[in-house]
Amino acid sequence: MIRFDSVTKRYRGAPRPALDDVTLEIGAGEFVFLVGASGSGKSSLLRLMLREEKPTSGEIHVLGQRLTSISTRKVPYFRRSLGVVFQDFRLLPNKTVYENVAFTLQVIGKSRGFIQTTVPDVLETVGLAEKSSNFPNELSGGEQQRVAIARAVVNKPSVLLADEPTGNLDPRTSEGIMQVLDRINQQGTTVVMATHDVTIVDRAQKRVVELVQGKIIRDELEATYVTSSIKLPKPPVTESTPVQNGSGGVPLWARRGQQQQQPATGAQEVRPSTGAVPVQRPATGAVPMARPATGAVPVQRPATGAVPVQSAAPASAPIWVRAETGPVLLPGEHAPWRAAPVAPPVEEEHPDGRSLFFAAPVPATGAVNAHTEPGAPETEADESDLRGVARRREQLPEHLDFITGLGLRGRRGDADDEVGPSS
Ligand SMILES: Nc1ncnc2c1ncn2[C@@H]1O[C@H](COP(=O)(O)OP(=O)(O)OP(=O)(O)O)[C@@H](O)[C@H]1O
Repeated sequence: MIRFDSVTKRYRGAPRPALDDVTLEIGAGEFVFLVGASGSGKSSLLRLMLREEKPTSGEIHVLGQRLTSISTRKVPYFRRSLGVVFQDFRLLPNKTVYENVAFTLQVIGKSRGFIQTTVPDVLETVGLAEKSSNFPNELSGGEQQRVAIARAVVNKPSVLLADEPTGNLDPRTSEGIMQVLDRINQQGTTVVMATHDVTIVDRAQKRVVELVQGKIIRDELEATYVTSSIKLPKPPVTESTPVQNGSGGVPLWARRGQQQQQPATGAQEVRPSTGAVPVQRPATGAVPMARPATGAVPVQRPATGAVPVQSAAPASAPIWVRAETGPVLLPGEHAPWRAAPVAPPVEEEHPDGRSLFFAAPVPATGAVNAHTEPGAPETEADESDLRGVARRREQLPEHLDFITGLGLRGRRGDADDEVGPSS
């Protein structure tokens, strides 16, 4: 659903890259925290996912779109499958809660009937049904953020990107926001959330991707803000390594979209008769995850229930297994690890099925439902309608680019135009 391949982002004039050779994959329906010190590159990562920025090198695929080659004209439609939430809410002060949320749908041309059905539903989801007639200044910070979340998800995006959504909120309110995001995630939306909020991350026990100076130094499932894994010696590759099996040296059980770890010393590979995936863990059950000293290495628990786990030898020299491309992580190798459990990789030419389900697919042509008059029929529009949308979007606040998916800052005409701030 989201894939970064060796992505480097270097801003003009910056002494070091904001992102440095980042390889990352996020599957459909995942909830991922991006953590790291200020300036470590979290927002840059989100901006690249939004195609607000282009990478200096590397490839980015989001929802089946190759973002390095998507034309500027298509960016707004691509963004319709994404929802974005910011730390500072960015509500329209002269519109009610209902109107703030409905506005997104009006701008992209949804019919009045559709809006009247959808907006109350989403306000219910975020627990604001009772406040639909209130203006933003009549709401608490947490309530305002929930309006912003409602606005971001009202178009049923496949992916919700949240940049420190609890940054301005007290711990209790933050917890409420987290519950809302969790609910949205459980409804199928992939959530990627940049945060400094240790409590939120520790409580949630979800996947954590940690950045340090633009590099991913940790990628763990069911993790905490600070890693709980013990640092282990670099994995040795020995002849007794029990993972070479079958064609290409990749064992069957290592190709199932899961990552497992196996102690090398004294460990025995266990293959249940059911054909289920064998996996072993260190004897210290309290420490489920660990990583070698180098590289961006997510160490993940096997999918619940799918894998028999066997206590084994001490965690002295584990073997690290990549699900997609090979069995053993060599010291210093920057491996394209795969998140588990995830859907099959998205092929560029086959848009992700989930996006089709949760949101309108990115149109292959310039067609767009551009009618914004209340009650107007939902029809495909032609290029002149598109120009109408372009005119209207120029009258909107800039940040609505990412809320409405209209690509406010996208210039028309040249397919190679940069979108967003120059880099
Ligand atoms: N438009 C820009 N031009 C130049 N440098 C930039 C730009 N945006 C970000 N940077 C630099 O890139 C690095 C990463 O910044 P980024 O905003 O991605 O970090 P962050 O982890 O989101 O930080 P924070 O937690 O403070 O929001 C920083 O050194 C920052 O100064």
